[in-house]
Amino acid sequence: MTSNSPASPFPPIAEYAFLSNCHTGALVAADGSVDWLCVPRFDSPSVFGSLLDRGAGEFRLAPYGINVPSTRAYDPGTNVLVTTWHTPTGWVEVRDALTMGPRTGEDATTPHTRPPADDDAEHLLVRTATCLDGSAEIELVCEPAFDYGRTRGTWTLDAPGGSTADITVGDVHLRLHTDLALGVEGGDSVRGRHVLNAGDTAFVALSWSASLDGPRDAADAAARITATREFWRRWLGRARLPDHRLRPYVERSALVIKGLTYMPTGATVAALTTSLPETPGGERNWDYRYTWIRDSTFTLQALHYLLLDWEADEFMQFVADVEPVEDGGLQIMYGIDGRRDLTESTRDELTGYQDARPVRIGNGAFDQRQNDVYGSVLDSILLHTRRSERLPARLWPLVEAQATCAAAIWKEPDQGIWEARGKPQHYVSSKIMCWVAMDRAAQLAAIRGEPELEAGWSATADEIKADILEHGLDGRGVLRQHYDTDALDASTLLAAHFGLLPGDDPRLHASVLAIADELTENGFVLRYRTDETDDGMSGKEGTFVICSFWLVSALMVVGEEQRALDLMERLLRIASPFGLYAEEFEVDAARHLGNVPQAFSHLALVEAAARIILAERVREMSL
Ligand SMILES: OC[C@H]1O[C@H](O[C@H]2O[C@H](CO)[C@@H](O)[C@H](O)[C@H]2O)[C@H](O)[C@@H](O)[C@@H]1O
Repeated sequence: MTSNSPASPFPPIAEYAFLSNCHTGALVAADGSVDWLCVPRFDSPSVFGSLLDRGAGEFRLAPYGINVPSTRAYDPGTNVLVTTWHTPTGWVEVRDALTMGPRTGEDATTPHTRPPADDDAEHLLVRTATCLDGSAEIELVCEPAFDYGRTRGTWTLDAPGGSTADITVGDVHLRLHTDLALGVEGGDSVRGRHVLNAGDTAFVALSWSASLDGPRDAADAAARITATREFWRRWLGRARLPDHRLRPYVERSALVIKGLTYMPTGATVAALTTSLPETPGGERNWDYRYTWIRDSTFTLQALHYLLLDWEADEFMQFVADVEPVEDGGLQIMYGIDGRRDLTESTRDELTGYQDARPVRIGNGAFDQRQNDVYGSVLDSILLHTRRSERLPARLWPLVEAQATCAAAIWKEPDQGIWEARGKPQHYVSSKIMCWVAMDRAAQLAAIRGEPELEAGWSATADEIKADILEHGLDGRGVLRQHYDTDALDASTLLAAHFGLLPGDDPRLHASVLAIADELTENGFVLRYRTDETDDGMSGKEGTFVICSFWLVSALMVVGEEQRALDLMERLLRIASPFGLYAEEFEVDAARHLGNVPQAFSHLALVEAAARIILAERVREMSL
């Protein structure tokens, strides 16, 4: 699972630990280097970008001359990383956090009676190193490279051998606070070394807030990490987590989903990173630091399952507030601040992760036609309405606009949910989602007391379903990718997810088993076969984690419970050592591929777990 060529200077994707302050996130490699950090937001340019080019900035704190730690794990129930190092002379423990502070008047022991808020984030990356036994020399290297590695700045020290350093490039100002004596090398690199004896703690903190405040001393730094630990545990305490063997996986997924949420707007990024390749060394490299409306449906479902209604409401608010396109429909994706223009460009000066080029910033799919978007929005609104037991009046114009768009376009071809960059097609999953749009719109009309609309929308839903069953099945009665092919596509599993057909329908059963038997590599699911599909790209992909979790859920729906449990077990085993999932898993090399951590993968894990737990509970109750 962590294999990479030993000669590669890039760590395996599964080796990275994820930190978050719900404004931005960081990836920490095993050697103690922060290889990815964009400030102040998820979608800002990176200041540490070694993830995509070994020369694009790093921030390392570790025992001098040692690259392999003894243990690495999250402090349980948190996004705080704890790494222990066994050196020839002693043990060192390093703690890393993007700190979240209690508000004024609160301390770490205050019960979490309020939802988290924007000002919880301190805009600080705090790292402490404590010598547990013996002694050890630790080393700090902080070498930012601004604008995705394009620009280097010059550090200034408060005094020779001082412990505060500043660097400014454009409108990004970083300040390093530490109790180590610092030196500057080559202008752009701050370094420090120090011998710690048993019981000593040193700290280093990087700040980018307007005030540039940081910890006063090591005790303050440690206290901020402790407060962050309590923040996450109190936050998790608000979620409904099942007393079940799957709980640890659901818990980690909840922490990832929350960690990928931009707190000021409630929008969730699809993943922390850009351009981690889906094909090793290939061109399938995308920027995921944006919010897809489709992903929002799954996010809402997971959040409501976890009883995180506050977060779900925030997200619904974001969706309700984004600017529609000209026909009243929504773009398929937006910036985390709601911006519409996500024009794609490439950074050709970067090597890319393991030479996978180009590195893309922005996402050219933003103005694609993807006909599933209406169903995603309307399913979310129905879910939200059921949970909150009311249909807010301000959402009704959105319902009408989405239903009108879906009714007008469902017969048109589109790019499909995989955002193929080839010729538009009549994708079956897009038709399924148009059916979802009209079915959910009809249910919402019923709730609002609009019988005429209900009847009209319901009739369109029936028409779409009939069309799918007439044109979307192959000769065996199996759902196919689009109307002009017999190729399989895992997105048709959405027929089970959204209830197009009931679990005992032979066509659904055959479709789910066809994917399980014919669209898998060693049991893990491909979204489609790239040699059978014109997606406008070259190179073979790995198996898709979301599709494999969708298959678990679909197998549960069609009553193939043992197969579902076996696949779930295998999927849990391929998680990274931190319980994280990237977008894909390459079976032959047993490695993670694509952007990480990927919200889609974790959302689907929560759904699959929920279905398994529900089935067990129902069985227990009927005994
Ligand atoms: O494979 C082609 C497309 O891949 C990306 O899209 C994928 O990620 C999205 C975010 O999770 C998801 O909503 C979509 O269904 C996936 O196919 C990429 O962002 C696209 O630009 C690209 O065409």
